[in-house]
Amino acid sequence: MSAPVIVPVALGARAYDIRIGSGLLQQLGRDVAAAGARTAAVVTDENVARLHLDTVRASLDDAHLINSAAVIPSGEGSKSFKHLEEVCSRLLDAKIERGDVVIAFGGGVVGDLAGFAASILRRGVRVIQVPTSLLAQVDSSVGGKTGINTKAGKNLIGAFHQPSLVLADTDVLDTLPDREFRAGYAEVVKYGLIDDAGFFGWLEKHWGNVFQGGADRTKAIATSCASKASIVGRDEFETGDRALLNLGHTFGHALEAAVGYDGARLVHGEGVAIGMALAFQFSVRLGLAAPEDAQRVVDHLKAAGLPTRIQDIPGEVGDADRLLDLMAQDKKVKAGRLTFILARGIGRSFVAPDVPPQNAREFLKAALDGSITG
Ligand SMILES: O=C(O)C(=O)C[C@@H](O)[C@H](O)[C@H](O)COP(=O)(O)O
Ligand SMILES: [Zn+2]
Repeated sequence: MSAPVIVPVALGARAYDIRIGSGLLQQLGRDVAAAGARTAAVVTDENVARLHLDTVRASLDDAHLINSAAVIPSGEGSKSFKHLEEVCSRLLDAKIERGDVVIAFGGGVVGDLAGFAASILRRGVRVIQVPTSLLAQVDSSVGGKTGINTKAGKNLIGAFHQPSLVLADTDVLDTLPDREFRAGYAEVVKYGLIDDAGFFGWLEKHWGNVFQGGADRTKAIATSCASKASIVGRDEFETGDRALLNLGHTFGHALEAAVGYDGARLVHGEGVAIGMALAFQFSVRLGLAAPEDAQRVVDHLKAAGLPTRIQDIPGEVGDADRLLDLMAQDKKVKAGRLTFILARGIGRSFVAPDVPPQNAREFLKAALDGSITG
């Protein structure tokens, strides 16, 4: 077993490490004990529990930690008030004190829900993120965004609550269903599109190896985490640059809400893939980016088996006005005006707070009637 790659997140008093490598689940108990906790509560979902909970609890037992587990149903539907209440009750039953830790052991849904529960339990207890999906390893476990969804929109109730450690065990990715791995890959591509054209070019050549596993997969995860750590390190609370991490999400979140968070139709990473294709095509329409760049984005996402068009979502999602209504709840809205993340090219994304709503409506109409190709 080789030493893990360590990516620091430089946040002063809230600084922490992201450890990426093989065999980290087996060492979790040691890390929790080193953090000075006596008791640990694992929050996980049914799929992860079936495959890996025994390993994690054995590791906590070996380190003589009192431990318990709360298992929630898998899927975006668990990011709800109902499951938040349930998880908080379980943490209170387990008598988690302020010096103890919550272990968010799962994909993005578990990380966001357990992180949010930890942020409000006794006004804040530590959370260790142990992400088990590609999406969670490269994105949602890092940076402290936690929360739940409501009918009005995605992640509208939540808090910033940084983890005290992130342990990304790359072994667990081998048990991920293909569709989930692909969805996580959309967030990997995002980092190239934001500000690293070299990384995007590397992904175009090596994405097959990233899917297969091994050194290129670890490199892609570490590069993604380093990119996220750098952005979060300079704008923890999203007052500026951090909004870049929302590339593809203005459209993507509206689409997820439009299908009622039905993971059978659309999972988060797929929404982000369609959203990034739309963000580039919108940038072309606004005269900001070259059509060849938008085409490269679409081609790469398609090659990796990701959807790139609203029409790729099974069933109805509604018209342009419905999607714009959903976008009006986006957290980037300022004084009622939508903010988009647009691009001047691959690796040249920027925050655009001043896009006229009429342009967005016309673009969405064109996207929905199929007159945007690629
Ligand atoms: O960490 C961030 O900042 C992100 O925007 C990362 C996103 O990929 C992630 O989906 C995040 O949860 C979206 O945040 P939101 O504030 O737009 O709900
Ligand atoms: Zn995302």
